[in-house]
Amino acid sequence: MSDHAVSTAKTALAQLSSLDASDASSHHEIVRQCQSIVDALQSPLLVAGNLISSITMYPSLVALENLGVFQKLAQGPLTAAQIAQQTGADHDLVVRLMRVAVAWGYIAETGPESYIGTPASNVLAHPSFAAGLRYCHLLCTSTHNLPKFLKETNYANPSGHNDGLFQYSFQTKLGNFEWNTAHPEHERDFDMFMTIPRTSGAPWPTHFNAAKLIFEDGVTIDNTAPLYVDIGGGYGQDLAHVKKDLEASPYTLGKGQLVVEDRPAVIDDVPAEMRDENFTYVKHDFFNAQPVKGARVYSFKTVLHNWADDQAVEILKNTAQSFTPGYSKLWILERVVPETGADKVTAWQDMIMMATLGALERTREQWAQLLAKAGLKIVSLQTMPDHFGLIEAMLE
Ligand SMILES: C[S@@+](CC[C@H](N)C(=O)[O-])C[C@H]1O[C@@H](n2cnc3c(N)ncnc32)[C@H](O)[C@@H]1O
Repeated sequence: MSDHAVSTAKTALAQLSSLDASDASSHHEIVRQCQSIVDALQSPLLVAGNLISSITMYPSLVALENLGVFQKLAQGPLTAAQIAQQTGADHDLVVRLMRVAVAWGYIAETGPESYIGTPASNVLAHPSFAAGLRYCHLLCTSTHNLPKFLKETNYANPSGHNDGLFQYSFQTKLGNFEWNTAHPEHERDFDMFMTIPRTSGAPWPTHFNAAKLIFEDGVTIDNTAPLYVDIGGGYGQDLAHVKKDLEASPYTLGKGQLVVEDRPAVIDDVPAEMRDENFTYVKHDFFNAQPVKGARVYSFKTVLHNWADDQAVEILKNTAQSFTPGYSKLWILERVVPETGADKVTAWQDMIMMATLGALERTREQWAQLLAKAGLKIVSLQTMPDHFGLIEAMLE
């Protein structure tokens, strides 16, 4: 091991020992430092080699998901023979696929050809995550073509929804969302995938103290008027968190004050167990004027990162038209890309936005510039340790 590797690991260890492990907000940094110690101690050849061996990891896990292996392991330990017998897959094939899952730490071995689930495989077993695994595997068609597409387009930064890598890869003229609508099984997988909490730690309304932000400044709220509109809100997964937070506050929610808006294909498909009789479900295309006027909060969670600037500005302007000046707020719940040290999830999401939608994750400066183009200004910005942020904006 080189002197440089040892000194890098020692520096990271020293930084690690100065962090307070009992403080939840240090968690992210502790994991980051531990990872940098492992990286420093591994041979560069192994680090580089991991890149090549990773190409078989994802497809092998998808094949195991298709066989229902993670769900089966969530019920208890299994041998390769039992998996083969229960799934109809060839025994030796099962052993080879499981070897990959074990090597990457998704499944554990208790002995030769004997396996138990892990906390990570239990997550993979969850129907929403399994849907995400399948949907993202589909998107690999686009990411696979990335080098070829960038070369053919002279390394221009992809931007725009309708003539990009997704259309090139799937031989379609449809944008990704329209393509989903035309393929109901993928639409359902995508919408289910979105119901996974994609932030670490407490749900974001609790972390950002949503109720306090809504009622701050002693503002008077009419509980017969719309309070919170979640635009592109999917099945209402985030509105459910907001509702829980509001119910814990002294405020008494009026009927119809919580609104979830999305495309018809999504609203029509809201699963019965997620439907909330207190929510108002609105089929709305955000390229048209916002139909709900004068709400306190208009929220976009992981929506604007789906759109390049020109389209995002159009969406914002359509929304801001319905604001009551000095009262209505815009909430953007998205990653705020840091100037340095962006984590893997942020970098991954940015490239997926590029490959699927010709869109991007944005830095604080990029968010400020985007909002200014729509006549809005940032009034507060908080982030979680994983860079997930709440940007509050109001009319200039
Ligand atoms: C990345 S998902 C985010 C869903 C949800 N906000 C969340 O964070 O879980 C983007 C959402 O935008 C919706 N969407 C896309 N195009 C839309 C449009 N033109 N009008 C309204 N909603 C749209 C999608 O259907 C999808 O639910």
